[in-house]
Amino acid sequence: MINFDFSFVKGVGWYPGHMLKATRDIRKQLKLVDVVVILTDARTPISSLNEGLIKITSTKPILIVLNKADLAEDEKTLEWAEYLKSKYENCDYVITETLKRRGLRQITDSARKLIKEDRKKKGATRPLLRPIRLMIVGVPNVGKSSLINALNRKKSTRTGPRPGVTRSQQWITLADDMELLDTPGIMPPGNPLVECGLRLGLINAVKQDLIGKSLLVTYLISQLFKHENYNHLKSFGVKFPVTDYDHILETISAKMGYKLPGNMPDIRKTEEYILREYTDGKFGKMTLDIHPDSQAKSDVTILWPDAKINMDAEEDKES
Ligand SMILES: Nc1nc2c(ncn2[C@@H]2O[C@H](COP(=O)(O)OP(=O)(O)OP(=O)(O)O)[C@@H](O)[C@H]2O)c(=O)[nH]1
Repeated sequence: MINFDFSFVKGVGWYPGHMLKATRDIRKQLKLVDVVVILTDARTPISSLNEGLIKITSTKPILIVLNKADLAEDEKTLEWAEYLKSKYENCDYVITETLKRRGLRQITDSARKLIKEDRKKKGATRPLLRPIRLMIVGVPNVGKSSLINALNRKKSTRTGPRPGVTRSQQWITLADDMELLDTPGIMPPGNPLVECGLRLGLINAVKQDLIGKSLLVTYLISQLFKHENYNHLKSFGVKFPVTDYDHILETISAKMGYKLPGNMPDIRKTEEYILREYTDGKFGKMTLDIHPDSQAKSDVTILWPDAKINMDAEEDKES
């Protein structure tokens, strides 16, 4: 078997200037909203959660949406959802497959329920006479705009398979009694633990070129091996057991006809193709984050060792 080692990888964080501005805008808009809807990718429920956003919005009820559940293992998604619900106060979850329009109704139902409970807790006696307001937040590419488009049949929000498509906040009126605020994807500042960063690269939350596509393909293949998920590789003619990593890429390149002059395999094109296949779900359902019960608690919670310091520093500057 191949031995995979990623300990040499350094600095996989991504926090461009517009994310700092977007974080400040979220703080400013917070007083206008009733529920914060935090999207995460069901394949990486904790790695793509951005707990810093939960922290800065913690005065509001939180609805965690585990989206892209079509790409994750169902049982693990449910376990993660229950874990996250128990971790935060005033919190509920919904599991969605936005492109298949699954789970959408539960979002509006759960949001209304959270608002009702929150108002009751705060002693509100009169009914809310304005539309309820939901703020949609999350790291890039988890499907915020797709979700809004799915909820809003007018389809006015731009989407794309690259991170960072949404650059500014926008309010969208859904029905008479509901308004949504779309926000740009925001990463925690600083650098995550290496595996967390690689997972974020694989799900396209971090620009893949920043991490390196070769590295991401190696990480993907290490995960396929770990999950004994061999079917798609076998469909290209990869022979198991594999002892040579190059055999995998060369076999796929030959199958796809990706050649350089001199009949050499075009590895770069092959790697890009493998990442596209992953994005398109061709490797099947695979949850990348390890369930919290099967690892040390610190490994789950401290994915961004220096993010807390940075978030606090930002708060200090603003106060
Ligand atoms: N398989 C799958 N793909 C999805 C799902 N929801 C969204 N996508 C895809 O994920 C990609 C990113 O979706 P967006 O809606 O642009 O994500 P975003 O969070 O708004 O991205 P930013 O603008 O970068 O913050 C698009 O290619 C969508 O088609 C889903 O439930 N399942």
